[in-house]
Amino acid sequence: MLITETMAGPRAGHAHPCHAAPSWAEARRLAYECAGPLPPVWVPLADADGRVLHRDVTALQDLPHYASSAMDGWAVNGAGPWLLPDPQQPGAHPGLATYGRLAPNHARVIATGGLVPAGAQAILRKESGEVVPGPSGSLLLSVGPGARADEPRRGQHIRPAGEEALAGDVLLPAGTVLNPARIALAAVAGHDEVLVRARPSVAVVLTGSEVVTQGVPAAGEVRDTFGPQLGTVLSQLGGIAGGPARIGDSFSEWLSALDTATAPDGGKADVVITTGGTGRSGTDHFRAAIGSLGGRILLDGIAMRPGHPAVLAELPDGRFVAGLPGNPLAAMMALLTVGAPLIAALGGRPLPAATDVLSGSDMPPDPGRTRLVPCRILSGLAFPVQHTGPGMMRGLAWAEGVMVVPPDGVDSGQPVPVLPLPWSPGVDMVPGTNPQGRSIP
Ligand SMILES: Nc1nc2c(c(=O)[nH]1)N[C@H]1C(S)=C(S)[C@@H](COP(=O)(O)OP(=O)(O)OC[C@H]3O[C@@H](n4cnc5c(N)ncnc54)[C@H](O)[C@@H]3O)O[C@H]1N2
Ligand code: MOO
Repeated sequence: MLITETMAGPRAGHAHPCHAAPSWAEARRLAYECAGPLPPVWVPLADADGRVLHRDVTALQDLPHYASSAMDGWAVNGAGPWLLPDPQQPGAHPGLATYGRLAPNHARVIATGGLVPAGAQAILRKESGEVVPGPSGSLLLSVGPGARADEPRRGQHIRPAGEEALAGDVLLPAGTVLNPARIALAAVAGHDEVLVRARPSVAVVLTGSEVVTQGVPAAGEVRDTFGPQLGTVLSQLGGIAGGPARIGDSFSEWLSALDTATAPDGGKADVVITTGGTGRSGTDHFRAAIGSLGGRILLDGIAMRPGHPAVLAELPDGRFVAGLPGNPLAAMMALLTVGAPLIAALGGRPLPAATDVLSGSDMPPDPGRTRLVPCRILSGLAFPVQHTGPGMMRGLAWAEGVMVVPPDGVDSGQPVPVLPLPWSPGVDMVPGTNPQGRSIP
């Protein structure tokens, strides 16, 4: 922000905390452990994609729940030829379940998916049967010249009840991430709704009177980098975010925005994410506003770069507030460090894991600080990308992950933890699974 004397407001503290900032790993763990899972919620199947099951989905009855035909044709009892009932008689519709037992040496028309009558031993396909007039005006079915030699075998083209699952079988265990096929399976199993882990609701407050939302910014202005994408990232992290509130740099705006920040549905937000104002100048109001609202600072700075001024607080009404620095890359790295674990904890999910990948470059030491460096994975090695200054987005735009470089640095060829990016979880960083050896075998 551009600082003027008149913009200065109340300050929570003038000095830096006297204790050393927690390490990157400690900060991540704290952000994960400060919150417990929100109560699970029931959602209709149509809204369940991507949700995580809180409770097993079991088969409410056998699947399939009745023996059915896999072909259009006739259900037959005995070796044939078979007597067919008059198709005009009531109950002769092939799909209806109103049949009685099929008598020996009788056949009955059946459609794919139709209920196989008791007594039927096989289904003779339509193209394999021949119907001719029988005695006394009846119809007679026999195996036709086009049939295969073994038709109809016992049990042929009958899908037995319980073939796919028995009632009570666990089809989708708790913890499963739902996808379209799994939702379809829950429907097949008789469910209308599923009990899933809650997605925390996130309110976003973007600060800075120099921030403009359209077009090419003039000198002294910056184009907003958060509004167009932060909501998407929060959703990729497992939250539900609404459109951002935007405020300038005055203390009263901060106070009011934090006080009134609500969930996208207007209810109480579980998390408030702010950008900017985490520094210690007279225009940086995060800590002072939290203090005025009676909140508690849980984490005040992290021994990491970029993103070291990140703050995490809790308000008296239970809302967590994550203060991301204003510098765009610093904010995204702070979001991965503090926001991602917090949202995971509230959503009842594990702490997002980093995977060890061999470093393709010497990464020099930076005593006392972990560096988060956007990287690409080439031939199984992690290489830092260029353009990763705290205010830059160019490097992150082409990155596949983020190297977590410890304070002692990493030599080329040594393992370094790499965090996946929320928008590229498909990048294969699982050891041993990539034929090109992208990660450590
Ligand atoms: N004396 C010191 N100054 C600074 C320090 C320090 O330790 N001592 N740390 C620097 C670091 S590192 C960071 S990170 C920033 C933290 O700044 P704030 O969180 O207070 O953020 P602002 O001052 O409001 O803004 C910083 C920077 O980010 C730009 N910004 C803000 N919002 C947006 C947005 N929506 N889109 C794009 N860019 C945005 C803003 O214009 C500033 O350029 O403090 C350093 N200073
Ligand atoms: O840490 Mo600042 O977070 O380097 O931009």
